[in-house]
Amino acid sequence: MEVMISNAEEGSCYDVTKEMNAIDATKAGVKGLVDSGVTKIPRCFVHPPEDVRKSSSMSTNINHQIPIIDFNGFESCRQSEVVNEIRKASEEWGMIRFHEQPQEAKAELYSRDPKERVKFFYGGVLMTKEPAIWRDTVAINLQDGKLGPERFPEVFRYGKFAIRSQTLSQQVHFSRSFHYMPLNLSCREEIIEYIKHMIKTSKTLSELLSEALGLRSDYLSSLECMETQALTGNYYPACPEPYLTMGTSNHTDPSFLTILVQDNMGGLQVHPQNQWIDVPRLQGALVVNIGDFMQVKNLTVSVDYNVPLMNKNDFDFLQQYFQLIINDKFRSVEHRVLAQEFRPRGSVASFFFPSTANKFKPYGVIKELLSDNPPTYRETHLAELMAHHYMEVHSAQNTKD
Ligand SMILES: O=C(O)CCC(=O)C(=O)O
Ligand SMILES: [Fe+2]
Repeated sequence: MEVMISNAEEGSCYDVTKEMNAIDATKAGVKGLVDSGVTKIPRCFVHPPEDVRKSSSMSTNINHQIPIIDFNGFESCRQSEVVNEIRKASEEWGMIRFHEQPQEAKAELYSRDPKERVKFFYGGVLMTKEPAIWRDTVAINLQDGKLGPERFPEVFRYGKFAIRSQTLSQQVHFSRSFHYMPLNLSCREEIIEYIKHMIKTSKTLSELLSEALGLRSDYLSSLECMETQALTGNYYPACPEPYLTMGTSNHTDPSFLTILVQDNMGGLQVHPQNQWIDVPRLQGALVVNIGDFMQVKNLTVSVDYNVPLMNKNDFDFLQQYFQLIINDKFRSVEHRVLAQEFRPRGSVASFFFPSTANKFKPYGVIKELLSDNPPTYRETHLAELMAHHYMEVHSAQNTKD
């Protein structure tokens, strides 16, 4: 790969944008860097030491235990099988394999365009004031209507390709363009299956959450909080200097709910009470994150690495929308992923969002929740929130300029 990358020790004329763009231009992501044999990570990936510090705990303190819900027996004894199917599908059908196929196959999807509904990119959202993360992502946005199966990424695998009857020049052409063979195109159907499973699981969770809020079990689903979905397949290549960077920086999810399937590498940590603790790797388990529907964030710092899935305005707007509904009742947990030295790690995250179709539907705080907390928000509709938000973003930008 033809990228001149500086490393952390290099001198003062360092240009982070140039370096980030150079890696972007390879369309090969972090995995491309690793495959090219880097032994030092480029400087744009270097995070402040206080952010990287690997504090982890297997604390037995009850306050630090991560709740594990056993779905066995809930609804039907099929639940645990379903979870295993989901897990298997995410490993086998290709969100993770996508990243392990030849670079040429991935490069076609390489993009940072917010309008692109299926795309592959490295490092999270690249912002020069924040370091890149040691991660490649393939993202599928299902928010703006259905995507035909042809839009889903194909996953190719290497296959020996014997070319017999071509001339030499044709052979050269073939070996350049098709040195891998599509052996597994069925993954598109499997993605659709996977999404169906996720929707079903999200419905079950929505019922449980409604009940946890003391509401009827169909309450949240009646608000259409989880109508649409975005999927990301994350790939964390083994990192030569894991103590300098992060797989995923500290964040809360900009969703209503996130369902995560992780492989058995570990590295996911949560920060419930002043301490980072490891999320245990449990066979057949899904990790469920409550999204940002309760934290008031400063507009200028609320940009998350998931933003390529939507533009910043929509993202901020959705955050306000969530707060509106739940009236600051639940806490979304901060989490992060540590970079790993020896083996790559894979995860698939499904983010659930409300439908943006109901732009003028009036929304307010759920009345049943008002007894505990006074209302923090008056009733409004999505279009109004959006307009308000645009004004705030623009004034924030003007102040910066
Ligand atoms: O890869 C993981 O385990 C977590 C990823 C994550 O937090 C996210 O995509 O929001
Ligand atoms: Fe997350």
